[in-house]
Amino acid sequence: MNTLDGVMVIGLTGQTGAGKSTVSKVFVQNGFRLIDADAISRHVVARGSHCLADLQECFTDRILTPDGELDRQVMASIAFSDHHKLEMLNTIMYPYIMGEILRMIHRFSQQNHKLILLDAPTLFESRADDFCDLIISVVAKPELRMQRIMERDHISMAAAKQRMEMQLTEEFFRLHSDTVLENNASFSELRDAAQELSAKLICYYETEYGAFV
Ligand SMILES: CC(C)(COP(=O)(O)OP(=O)(O)OC[C@H]1O[C@@H](n2cnc3c(N)ncnc32)[C@H](O)[C@@H]1O)[C@@H](O)C(=O)NCCC(=O)NCCS
Ligand SMILES: Nc1ncnc2c1ncn2[C@@H]1O[C@H](COP(=O)(O)OP(=O)(O)OP(=O)(O)O)[C@@H](O)[C@H]1O
Repeated sequence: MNTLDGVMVIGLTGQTGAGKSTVSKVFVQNGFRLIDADAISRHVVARGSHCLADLQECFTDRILTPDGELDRQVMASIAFSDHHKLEMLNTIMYPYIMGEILRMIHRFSQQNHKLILLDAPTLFESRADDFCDLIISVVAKPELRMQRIMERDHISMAAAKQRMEMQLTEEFFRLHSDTVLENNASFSELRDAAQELSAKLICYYETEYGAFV
């Protein structure tokens, strides 16, 4: 159990395009509070932020749009084409992202919300797994994930491949997770599996610790 009184943090992770968002929606419908690391990673680089200034210092003005926003396409093309550059990006951003995740866990805890889902594609790289009581990975075949992210993000096959190659392997996710959800078939199968898992976790929580808000 998390060191915060009675709070259970469930980590949700997996490679790009695996289907974490679908799973997180089901958990939220069932009463979990959501911490979305992708959303936080957008928030911490808002125009004028310290994090964006740090990125600018490291990667120069080419990562900024004329309006002073982070040019995500340029940043992606730099970071996902070179392991060293990605490492630099992560080193700059993770402390900001982790700070916000911890703040949200505390805030939810103070509001008496006991069940928290932390959706973070880079859960292990950022060491956010340290905050988790249990880790769920969503996995799917690479060809399906590639197709899905090309359609979702309107990116080329080359860009999709590049991003996929920069991530931990499926085997790593399987080895380091408590539970794995497979997403090689329909949405409804994934939703059913997520529904069953979230019900089990709620049941476990209520048996061990009483009602959650
Ligand atoms: C490089 C950036 C600007 C590209 O932005 P873009 O809008 O194209 O992608 P978006 O942020 O929506 O991410 C889409 C997916 O890419 C993958 N991804 C993103 N960052 C990383 C990373 N550092 N390492 C591996 N995969 C990553 C994830 O699967 C993520 O869900 C952005 O991803 C970023 O700031 N990444 C660093 C922060 C990070 O690690 N975020 C993940 C949550 S902690
Ligand atoms: N079983 C499925 N059948 C068809 N499309 C799917 C299925 N599961 C997910 N998708 C679609 O694939 C895309 C990727 O799914 P999702 O956004 O949930 O992935 P993710 O794990 O959150 O990835 P990322 O780490 O890149 O954010 C989405 O557009 C989603 O609607």
